[in-house]
Amino acid sequence: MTRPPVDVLIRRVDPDVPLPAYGHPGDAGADLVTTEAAELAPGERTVLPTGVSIALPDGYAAFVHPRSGLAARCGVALVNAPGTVDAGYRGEIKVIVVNLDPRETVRFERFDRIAQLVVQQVEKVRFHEVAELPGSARAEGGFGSTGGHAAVDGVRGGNTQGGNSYASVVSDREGQ
Ligand SMILES: O=c1ccn([C@H]2C[C@H](O)[C@@H](COP(=O)(O)OP(=O)(O)OP(=O)(O)O)O2)c(=O)[nH]1
Ligand SMILES: [Mg+2]
Repeated sequence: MTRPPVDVLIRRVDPDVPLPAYGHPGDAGADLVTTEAAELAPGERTVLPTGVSIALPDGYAAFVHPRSGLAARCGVALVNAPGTVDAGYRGEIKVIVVNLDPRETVRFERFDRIAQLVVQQVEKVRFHEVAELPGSARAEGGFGSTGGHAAVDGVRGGNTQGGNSYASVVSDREGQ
């Protein structure tokens, strides 16, 4: 069953900007464009304006996600991915892009699609402080406690034990 779309008020900060649009009917993200051209050297980041501001219904948030094509082709990432747009935010939506390609400069033209906006319902919680939390199967295990992550040798990882700084993935594979 298809649910009806949620109505979101939108204002053009730039009168010529195309409104965020879904590429296909079932897409989760509506593409956002930059209203400013920009050039990013390798490693450089900048904040790009999208030319729109929105008013989300209470209980919703919008998340600024990267576009996979830009990431795969050009190494463009969002520094704060996913960026969080609060329901009460009325300012222009901005996108914090970084060029992670080690060699190539990336150029954005005005109205290039640079990110996608995913609108979601979000829960508001009340925090209840306790001295002890209830037990669970995972308990305090995290950060790779289940093993078998990166499938490459010699890739720098977070394991700095034993004097090296390489991901210790070999031991994960030995038992397989
Ligand atoms: O990618 C993003 C992330 C955030 N915002 C806007 C909307 C959001 O509601 C506001 C604040 O974002 P956030 O809470 O992530 O930043 P902060 O550093 O905590 O700022 P603040 O102190 O204003 O909450 O900035 C964007 O336009 N783009
Ligand atoms: Mg904040």
